[in-house]
Amino acid sequence: MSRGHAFPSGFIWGAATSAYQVEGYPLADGAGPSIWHRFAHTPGRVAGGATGDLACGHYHRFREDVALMAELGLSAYRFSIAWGRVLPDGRGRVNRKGLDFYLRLVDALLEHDIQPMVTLYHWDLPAALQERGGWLDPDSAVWFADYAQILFRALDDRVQAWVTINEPWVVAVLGHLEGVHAPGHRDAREAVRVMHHLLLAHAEACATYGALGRHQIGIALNLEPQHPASDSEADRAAADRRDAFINGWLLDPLFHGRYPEAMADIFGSAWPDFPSTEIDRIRCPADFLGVNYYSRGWVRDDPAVQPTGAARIERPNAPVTAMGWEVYPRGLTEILLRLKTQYGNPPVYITENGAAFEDSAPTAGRVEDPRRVAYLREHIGAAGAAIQAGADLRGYFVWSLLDNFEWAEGYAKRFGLFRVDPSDQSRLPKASAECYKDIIASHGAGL
Ligand SMILES: N=[N+]=NCCCCNC(=O)[C@@H]1[C@H]2[C@H](O)[C@@H](O)[C@H](O)[C@@H](CO)[C@@H]12
Repeated sequence: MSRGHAFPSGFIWGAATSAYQVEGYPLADGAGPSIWHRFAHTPGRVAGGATGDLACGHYHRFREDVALMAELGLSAYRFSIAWGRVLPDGRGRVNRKGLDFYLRLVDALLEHDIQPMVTLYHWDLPAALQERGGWLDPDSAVWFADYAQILFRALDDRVQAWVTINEPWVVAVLGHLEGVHAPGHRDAREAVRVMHHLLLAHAEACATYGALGRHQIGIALNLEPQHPASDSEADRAAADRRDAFINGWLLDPLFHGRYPEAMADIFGSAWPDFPSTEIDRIRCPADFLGVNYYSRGWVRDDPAVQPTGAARIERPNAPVTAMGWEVYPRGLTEILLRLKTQYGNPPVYITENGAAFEDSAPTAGRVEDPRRVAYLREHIGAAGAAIQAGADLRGYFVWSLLDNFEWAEGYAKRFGLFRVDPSDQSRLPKASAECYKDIIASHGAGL
């Protein structure tokens, strides 16, 4: 654990959300439907039949939420733009009312001295583009770069940091291999090509930004150390395969201009011989890396688990969150120092870190959430330890500001610093909000 003031002056303290998870009213003011609107409205896809139709009502309550952020003392707020609000058909005609919502949100943030960090894509592809093949279509990189350019031109005078794509791994694997996220496909050949096209889309957006942008651009990856459940050669090899599958599949093309050799072993005939010119393009000069950290993998060899032959299992007696993910703060330090030693110590923001727990019912206008308080303190301390060991960490964003739509889990899993009452979308601070406010005020001293 770090001690004292590990956090440099200028360190960014933020919180994060995404459009489909918090905004609600996904079709308001001329917006076009996304694949998540379609997926959530497909019976059986989301727990309890939940949808993002209301979510947290942030689309109408954003000024109230910006005031909550200012009360916490946030220096930044990470949010995503719903592509379909700006381009209802995904391409072509701009929906001015959709764009205006984000202009108003950014201006409200700046009025409170809160820096916007804007994610261009957080999983809600316009349904019209899915009908053209979605991320499987090689033109998807161009669709994305054209969309990004519209936002760069409209907002780059006020937005200091852009994230191109949030967690390409989840889009490719949960959306196209395991089928538990939109668009619900289960095809290894698709998944590997979707990942490649997402990385090409990131590169095209970075190239577009390089020609006209004045600030920073990066990508946000879910990174997770993989540890063998025993010291057997089989479990060690399984952890290595899962490490390539979760971490190397992204980090190696982005920073080393090559895919891990293990990918061809993992995917076999589904893995194509990607053109080297395209992989060279993926190794683009982004300004920072966003790291979404939640847990580590505890891995056992298991040939029945496709495609890696590696099972992520629960470690006996380990503390876990409501998502079943092990609470393992040291994994954050490990990931940050691995980026230092193996990937050139790039500027890093922790673009997401947080936990869902079964919060107690509100009492006297507040929710007591001691486990989330402990989780945040331990993980911010782990981030401080990485800084003291030389990691170039620039900021930390809690996932999430608000309890929100947790994808296929619906609203049952609550990650917020503020509880959102499902009956009226009212916000209520949790003890973790007060804790984070104190951490920000003391600049992380003592963690
Ligand atoms: N095998 N395996 N590993 C699981 C890897 C999936 C990790 N999930 C995430 O990182 C998502 C990220 C997302 O940005 C946000 O929109 C989600 O609300 C949070 C909470 O779920 C996290």
